[in-house]
Amino acid sequence: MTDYQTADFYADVALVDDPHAYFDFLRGQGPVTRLPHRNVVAVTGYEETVQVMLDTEHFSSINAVTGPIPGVPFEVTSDDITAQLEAARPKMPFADQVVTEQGVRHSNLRSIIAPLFTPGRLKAMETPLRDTADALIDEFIGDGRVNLVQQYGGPYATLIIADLLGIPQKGRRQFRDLLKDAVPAVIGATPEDMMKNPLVSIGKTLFGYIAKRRLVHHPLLRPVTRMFAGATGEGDILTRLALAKFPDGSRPTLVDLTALGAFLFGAGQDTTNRLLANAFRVIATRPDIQVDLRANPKRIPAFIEELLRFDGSVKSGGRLCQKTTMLGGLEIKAGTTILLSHMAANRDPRRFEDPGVFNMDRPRAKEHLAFGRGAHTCIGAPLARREVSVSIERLLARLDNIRLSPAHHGAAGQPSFEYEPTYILRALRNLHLEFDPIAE
Ligand code: HEM
Repeated sequence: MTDYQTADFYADVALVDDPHAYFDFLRGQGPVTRLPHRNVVAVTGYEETVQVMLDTEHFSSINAVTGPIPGVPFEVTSDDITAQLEAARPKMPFADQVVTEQGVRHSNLRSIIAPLFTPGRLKAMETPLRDTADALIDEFIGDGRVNLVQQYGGPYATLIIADLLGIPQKGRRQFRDLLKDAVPAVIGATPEDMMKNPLVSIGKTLFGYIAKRRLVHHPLLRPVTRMFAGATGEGDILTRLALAKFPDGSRPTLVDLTALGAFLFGAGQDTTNRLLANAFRVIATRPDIQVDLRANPKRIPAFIEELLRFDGSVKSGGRLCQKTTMLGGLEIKAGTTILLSHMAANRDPRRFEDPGVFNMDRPRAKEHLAFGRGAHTCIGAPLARREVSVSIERLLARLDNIRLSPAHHGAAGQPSFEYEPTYILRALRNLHLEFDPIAE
């Protein structure tokens, strides 16, 4: 039995399988609790979590991905380290991403990817969302079983982001292979581990696509490239990305664009895949819900909102206190890492009655924090909702009597599940299902 009092959230794999119990324990100490390691304060209360997310003056998202690893690269000697932190940004891993940037730089980066998520663009995604689902189901339906994480959710999320960005068909297989076994923010990770990342390879390929499009649209080359119109992806999504400008008319660098494209794979891949796995963990173990959703597909969106609240795929994120302040009655000194837990906030009984109960008819379930809040709210949330919704719809329409594989998850009364050892995600390692194919 893990001693929650002394456990290290960032190193203790024993906390992985049931983070809810650990967060409930922390919340029992108060909505804001100092942890025994790494100068971290955990926030498990709903209101306090919202407060941190909205307060960009005192809390920086510079460590949103890395949390306290490797920590602030200078000695903290004052109650306001805002300027020092900004100066240290180039030395901090992952501090140059849209989710970790702040102020004008953040809104500039966000403005470049915003056109990918307009209602019109999402509408155009409906056909690929459905066709990709059906094509992947075709690959395993004849077997009567599937490992949903590896054979469906993983490739589905990759292929949809590839579609979103307009990646040429021939590049998609490579992306699918690269992301196959990637797990972000592994527990016990060293700073060096943080730098090894499949997104680097994805970035290199994206760099090539975007650089080529910038080049062929360069004013000096236009007369030549016009002769080859069509061969250069005229008007495609990558071209629009390559030529996009910041709101003030200046142009992002190629590195900015590449990092943004690669980040979409990082942010939208495992989050979506593992949410879908959490969804089917519920569907496979609650026949009443399975029957209800199959008969009433219109209830799938309500199911998804309650799932996001009850067992979303993001477990935690980081913030760094850059100006000493008060939070939940505790003084938080500049330099302190905040363990921000979307998952814990979503089970705060002060906000959600009987939070450990899955209730599709819960009023205001949509107020969960699974997609964050404030400046860094998930820009991909509408797409993620559609990905999961279309997937559930198609899987239920084509697979009957979906159940856990006893060979992998044990007896139905007491199933067991393994989770990836990451501190960021609630990530089922595998979800082995059996089913009866429905003849169409
Ligand atoms: C179920 C799926 C998803 C979940 C649970 C999720 C969750 C989140 C959360 C909690 C944040 C805020 C992080 C913070 O404040 O530190 C975030 C940000 C972000 N997400 Fe998602 N996400 C999902 C899917 C996606 C998808 C499909 C995409 C794009 C293809 C995406 C792109 C982003 C981006 C770009 C940001 C950074 C926004 C910013 O900093 O302005 N996400 N996501």
